[in-house]
Amino acid sequence: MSSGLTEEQKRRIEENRQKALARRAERRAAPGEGGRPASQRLDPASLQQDGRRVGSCHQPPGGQGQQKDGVEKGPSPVDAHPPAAGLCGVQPNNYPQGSNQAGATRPFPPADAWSHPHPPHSGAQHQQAPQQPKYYLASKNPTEASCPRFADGERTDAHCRTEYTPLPSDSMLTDAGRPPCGPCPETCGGSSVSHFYSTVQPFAPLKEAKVQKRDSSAVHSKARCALKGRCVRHGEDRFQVEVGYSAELIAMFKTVPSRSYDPATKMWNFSLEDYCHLMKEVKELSSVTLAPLEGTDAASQVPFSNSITTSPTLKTLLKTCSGWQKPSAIVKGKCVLISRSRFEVDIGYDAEMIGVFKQMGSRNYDMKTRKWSFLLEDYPRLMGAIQSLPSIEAEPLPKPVIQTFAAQLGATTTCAADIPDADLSAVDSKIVAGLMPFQREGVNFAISREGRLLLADDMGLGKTIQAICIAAYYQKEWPLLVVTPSSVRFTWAEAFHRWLPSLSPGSTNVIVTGKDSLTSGLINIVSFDLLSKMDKQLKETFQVIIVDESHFLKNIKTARCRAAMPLLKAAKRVILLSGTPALSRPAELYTQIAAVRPSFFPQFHSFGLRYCDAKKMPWGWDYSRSSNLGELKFLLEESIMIRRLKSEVLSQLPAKQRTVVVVAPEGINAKTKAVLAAATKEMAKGYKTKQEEKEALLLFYNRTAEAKIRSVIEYILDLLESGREKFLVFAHHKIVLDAISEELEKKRVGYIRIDGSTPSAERQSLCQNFQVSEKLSVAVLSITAANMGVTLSSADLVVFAELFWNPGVLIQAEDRAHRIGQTSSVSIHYLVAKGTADVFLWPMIQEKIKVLGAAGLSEANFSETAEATDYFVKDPRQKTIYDLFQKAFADDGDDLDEALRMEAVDACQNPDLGRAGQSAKDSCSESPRKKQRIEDFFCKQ
Ligand SMILES: Nc1ncnc2c1ncn2[C@@H]1O[C@H](COP(=O)(O)OP(=O)(O)OP(=O)(O)O)[C@@H](O)[C@H]1O
Repeated sequence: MSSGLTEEQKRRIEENRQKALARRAERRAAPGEGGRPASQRLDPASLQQDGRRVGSCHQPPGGQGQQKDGVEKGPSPVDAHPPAAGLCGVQPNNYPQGSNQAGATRPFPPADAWSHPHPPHSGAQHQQAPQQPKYYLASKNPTEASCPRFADGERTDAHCRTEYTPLPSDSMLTDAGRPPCGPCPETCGGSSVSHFYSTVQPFAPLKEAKVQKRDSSAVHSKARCALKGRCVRHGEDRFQVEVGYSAELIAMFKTVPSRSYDPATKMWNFSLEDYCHLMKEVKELSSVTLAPLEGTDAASQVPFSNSITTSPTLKTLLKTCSGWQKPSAIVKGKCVLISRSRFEVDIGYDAEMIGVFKQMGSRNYDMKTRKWSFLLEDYPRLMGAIQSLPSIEAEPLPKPVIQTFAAQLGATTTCAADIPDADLSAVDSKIVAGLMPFQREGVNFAISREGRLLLADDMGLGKTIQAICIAAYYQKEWPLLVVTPSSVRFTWAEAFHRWLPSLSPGSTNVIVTGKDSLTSGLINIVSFDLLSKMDKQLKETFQVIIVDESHFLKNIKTARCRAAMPLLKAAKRVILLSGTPALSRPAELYTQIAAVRPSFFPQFHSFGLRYCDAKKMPWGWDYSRSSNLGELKFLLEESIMIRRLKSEVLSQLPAKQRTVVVVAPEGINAKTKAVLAAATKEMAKGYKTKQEEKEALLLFYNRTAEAKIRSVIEYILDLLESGREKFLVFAHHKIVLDAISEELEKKRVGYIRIDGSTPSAERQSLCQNFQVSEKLSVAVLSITAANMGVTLSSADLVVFAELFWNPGVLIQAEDRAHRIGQTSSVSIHYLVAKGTADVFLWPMIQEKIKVLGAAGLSEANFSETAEATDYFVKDPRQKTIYDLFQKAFADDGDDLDEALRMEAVDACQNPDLGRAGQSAKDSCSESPRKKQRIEDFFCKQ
């Protein structure tokens, strides 16, 4: 017996009990009454003045409340509660008598426990006197303290069920062979309650309540029995039903997961989440009408997710995320999001729980996976019901999922589906007009997420232009910080000026040493590694930050990540760019999620448990696996991430996209710089003969190759770290090809190499291997020896580590990837270094490609960014050299021969003549005319 009653309550209970006993005695004495089941007697006189009915009412089956002597006793406060609130009922008859196991308990009885004289086994049984042994609750009554409560205040009655003793045979059966009517828990005096339970029907209450409804309607005419009541608000998120007694109403109440009975006021109250459902049920009852809550109308019929008044609050929903573990649980499982609108309950079998599932309108059972799924709008109701099943433990959806899908869960009225078009009128029109449709959608998404997002488009889809546009939308909050791999710092600076022409020339500050100021520009561009060396300046905060290749931050233990995270968390706008968000390795995604939404998973461990299949090992936790990946993807896509694959937007992409990558000048050492500067100066003076000119240019070209090696390798390694799985690298000089090969070997990256020394017979098998093998990531190719006759379409990225003055050769080389079999748009990156021969070659190449394009001979023009390199010819001295290059090579009738000759020169200049010399000779094998020329050339040397 609960000890929490006041004296007044006890007194009233006793008073009611006495009244009930008296009325019962009267009825028994009255002729013609005794044989009718109490459930069929509705005596208006038994209604109290306040409208509540006292006295006869449906009796819980089994003669609950009977003492051994067969005399009803007054209702205990516990009895007056709905059983789930701590009532100690009997166990179902298929459990051993007195069993205390959790699985044998029920959080609340089926409706019939109160309203129907039979246990709700089957329709047939309803017509018969119960065959099962009947139990009643013996003297041991649990105290409040002995009954642990769920978060919602209900007690886990597993602890409350104690000793049960069979009822004295038939002592309490009515003449109809049914147990006699017992006390109404609301108003009547009565004895402590014991219940019959269905052995199977878990959430049978609703169904049974309907059986009850039909029975009732057969007996009562609506006009005679209609009981009027109303719903009133009860606290922040509950409502109370003020109504007199109706057995069928009580039966239905007991099917509502959030029900609570207040013995003091003798009223039932419920969560607003259940309001619609309850009103719907009431509408079906013939004998009761309820006035709706103030502020609603028949709105009660509207599902709660569409109704403001009845929506579950986000707070209520979030409550389900904590305190869900049940020590008594036997069947354990979890809820998992399986689409934007549905969730699945991944759990073992329990009949009662299946009954609950079957009450959900949106239920769906997947025969293959043997899992049940539901619409998110059913989540609150389902979780409420599951929470009241003590033997079932279902891990709820995580908080971030609840927060993100609040609209679908019915906790907000805002529609999350459509992303509005952002107002970009304040942004440079050049960039706005230049956005492809899917890029515009990316910008809209970013702005709808208030500038905090992970832009995870496939590689080459133009994340740069989108990021610049998003950042420009927040230009008032600049200075801007851009964190990038060091090899593309200057490319970023170029892109800003190209796309935002309104920027003044000095607005970009590319940081090249740890001593540079991090904040001196309007746009500050820094590499990951330099950022981590600028600890003192890291106290500066930026409101807007772009992080290119943000997966570089995947490891929280690295210096770069430790340096960047506080800045990102403090910033107002965080634009992360990654073409390879490690969705299959969730642990690697954590830092990026935390950077964009620190509140989602404040602790890595909870993220690890849910998405990394975290396992405790002898040495600590292992987070290297993955779990619930689908949910993670839906969560990220709904909240912070936008990702489009190339295949999805292919129709908007050109067949080829050429990009110029300005490689870092500090990659060139001081000595080489000086040599190059001297050569430039010398060439600007001019030469007497064409031959002299060409030789000087070739030497310059050769020095350029040496100068670029370091930056080229850095760029290739960055590409690999960014997740590029397959690409081609073209170079001309042997030293460059060798340096790349050595680095790939050092890093154990699978590659093939085709240069002039590769026998023709071997080329084919090398190409075939590259096409099919996932282990071969890079094809290292000589511009002159591998620009034709090979197919390498399994790659969709071509990198030119060096330039070549004949654009026809370059286009042919590009087409190793861009050919039949290619299903994607091909990205082509030209690496260009300032202060080298590139400065002269590049404008020339660009111009020629434009001409080819105009003539329909080249499928693609250079992108806007590529054109941004016009500045290369601003120096009049440079112009002279540029003209020199044009004169020397552009007018040459046979550029390829020239290239071969240069390769031979290259071979001669290197002590290891083997490859290059061989290269030239091999090339000759394809053309007798060329062979002759090269042999002539070698002979001349
Ligand atoms: N709207 C556009 N108009 C013109 N050129 C564009 C546009 N969008 C992208 N490009 C060009 O496409 C090329 C690829 O763009 P970008 O380098 O931004 O791709 P990305 O998504 O960052 O690729 P990665 O992940 O490989 O770095 C660049 O040359 C860029 O200038």
